[in-house]
Amino acid sequence: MSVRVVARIRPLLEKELDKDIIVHAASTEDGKPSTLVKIPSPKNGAEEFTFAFNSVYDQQTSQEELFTAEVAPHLKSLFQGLDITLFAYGVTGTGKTHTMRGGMKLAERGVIPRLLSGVFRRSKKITKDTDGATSVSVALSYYEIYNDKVFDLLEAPEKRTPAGLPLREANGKTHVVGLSERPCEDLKDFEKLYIESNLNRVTASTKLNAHSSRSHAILRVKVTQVTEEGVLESIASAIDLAGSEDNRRTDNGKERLVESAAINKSLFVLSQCVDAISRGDRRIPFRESKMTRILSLGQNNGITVMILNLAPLRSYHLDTLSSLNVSSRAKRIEVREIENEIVYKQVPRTNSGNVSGVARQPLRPLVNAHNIHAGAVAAKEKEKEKEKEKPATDKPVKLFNVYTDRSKPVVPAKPTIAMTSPTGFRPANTTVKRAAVPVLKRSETESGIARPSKITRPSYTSLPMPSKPAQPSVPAEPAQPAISADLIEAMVEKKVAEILASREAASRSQEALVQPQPEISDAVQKRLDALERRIEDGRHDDSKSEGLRFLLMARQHKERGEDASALKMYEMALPYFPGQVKLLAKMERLKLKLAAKAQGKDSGIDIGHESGSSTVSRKKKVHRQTESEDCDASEADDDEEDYSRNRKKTKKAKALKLDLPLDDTPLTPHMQELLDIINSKDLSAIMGLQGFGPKKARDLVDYLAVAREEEDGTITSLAQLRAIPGMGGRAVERAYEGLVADRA
Ligand SMILES: Nc1ncnc2c1ncn2[C@@H]1O[C@H](COP(=O)(O)OP(=O)(O)OP(=O)(O)O)[C@@H](O)[C@H]1O
Repeated sequence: MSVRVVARIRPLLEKELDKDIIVHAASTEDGKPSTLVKIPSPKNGAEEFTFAFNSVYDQQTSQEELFTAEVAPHLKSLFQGLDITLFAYGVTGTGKTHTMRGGMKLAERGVIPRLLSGVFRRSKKITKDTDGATSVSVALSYYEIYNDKVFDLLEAPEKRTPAGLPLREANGKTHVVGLSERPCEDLKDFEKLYIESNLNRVTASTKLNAHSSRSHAILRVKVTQVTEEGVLESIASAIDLAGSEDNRRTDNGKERLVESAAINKSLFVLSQCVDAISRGDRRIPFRESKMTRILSLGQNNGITVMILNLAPLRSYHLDTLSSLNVSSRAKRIEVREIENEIVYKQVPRTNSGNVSGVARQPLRPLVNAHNIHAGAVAAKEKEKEKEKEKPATDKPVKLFNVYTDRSKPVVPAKPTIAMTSPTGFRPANTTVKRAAVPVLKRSETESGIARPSKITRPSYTSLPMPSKPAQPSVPAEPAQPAISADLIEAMVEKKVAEILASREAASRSQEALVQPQPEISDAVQKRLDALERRIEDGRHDDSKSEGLRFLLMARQHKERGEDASALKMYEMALPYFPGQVKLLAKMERLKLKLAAKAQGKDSGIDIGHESGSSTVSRKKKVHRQTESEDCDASEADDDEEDYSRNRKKTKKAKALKLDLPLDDTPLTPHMQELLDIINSKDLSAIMGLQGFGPKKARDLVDYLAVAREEEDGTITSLAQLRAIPGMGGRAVERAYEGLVADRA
């Protein structure tokens, strides 16, 4: 199914009543609903352009009419397991926020509050219709992309780190690492949360809109349905994009101009993505902005509705034409209508029954348990506590989080048991393509061999809790599905205390800090980056990846400045990497930092590797150290795919090991090819070179554009290439070796 694109023309605002209207809704035939937008040519007023959409809503269209026609029909699909993406697109001041959020009065409520109202109403109905056999829970995440950085809107702005939250690709989706998620019991709960978090969003007054959104805001509504048989999760995303603006018309000051440049750039990338997809290009520039990476138009599954907001005024003429052009091409984008899979609950499994010997991981509580409103979930917790007291045989112990909506080869469709079950989620629907091979998946899972990592993959929302952190090789015991936030805290405290006690001697030992153990240390950071992908591929060693999860969590906490929790996570990772020097050093630094904090000092502490150095030099040293750590953390944002690809090439090239002559004239065909790739300034091509990650590639392209502007950014020899900052050392040789190895 293609992206559904509808246009909405806003009415004139009070101050615009005397202005000229040039945008009109029209229909193909009298009496039929409008599907056309008509606008005069800017060059010749007598000539008219017509753009066709799935629907067009004129100035009189109410909020309710729009919701009823465009969003309400998809609620059913959401509960059938399809993800839904709704986004408002248009020039600044055309009514995107009005459409998505709307006003406070009931009639003025926009798509988002109505969507939530519909979700809660449907949840209640399902629970009622199934006599409580199906329970539905709703959880929200809300974040903004401001100046191409991602910030959690559910967290107070003071908690923001300047770099924002990193993104990571896993399972064909882009995830925001460290994003919080809050359970939402009812509409009141939602409204409170939504109103509060909208105050965290960056808006400002511009000449074109008194309350202009300076960021793209993304609300993610996760609907989880639980029955006796399994769990079905689906997500509705509602996106209020910031509006493009012509800065010749805005009189924006410096700060607004910077924002505007970021907004316009991301929207420009979006339009390039739309163009590339509609042209059928192989390379879609999704990765050139965070917004397009997250939106992943045409790569996402489910249902996508794009609402094009238009102002009818002549003053918006060129901007309106440009957004009409982009949107009408977006209609051609195909979205795979694939349901998320049901996550089956399993029959309780004993260790002896686990023939494959693969250690199952326990169900984990939410990572953001600290974010959960105690009041809102107290009742639920009580209920869960009661359930825990039931005999183990009453309830399957584990849920297998194996849902995926990745496109897969569709085998001759055979509905799964649960899909046709009376308490199940959805009868077979012939119009919807099934996610592939559910039957096979089930049998794989039952064999205990298939992709165990997916079961408890953190998805950035789950707190890893090893049942036996001190003995990582022992298969984890089945976890109880309900653990209260207090209980988690208590367990964490207990385990940390245990681990701290057992590790005290080692962590204090300076010897341990200086004795190199290279076989693990350098791999940890990169493995951390690669973890998500490898978990999906099922290539990891269970106990190690468990430890890596803790490291990942630790780093997320550390990035947020939550040193105490970061230390806890490192402590929990330690049993998986016994004696790991780098890890021990990190823990030691954190401990010292925390101790200094507790004594009211600042964080300028030496970790004490070297004795006898002056305080000043020690502080400098620590500063450098912190910088290098920050650098590590920022690299987490790099695409793991690039990493693994480069790593593969490194292996290949190592075997090859070529001596690239310093004097590179005349150029060999391979040398020329290398320069051609560099000179193409095509990020994806450059990233294909060995040793070139996204950052390095981008830096190179930027350098060529600026520093070698006069030569048209062209490099003609390897010597010139070597002279570019960042290309020294072995960089050029490695790229060359990789290229030769590839062509060999
Ligand atoms: N359908 C509508 N009915 C009544 N008023 C509307 C409608 N659409 C927009 N408005 C009004 O137009 C003004 C601009 O709308 P809004 O702030 O939603 O624009 P926007 O596209 O989100 O702008 P920006 O991109 O700058 O955030 C607001 O005062 C809003 O109330």
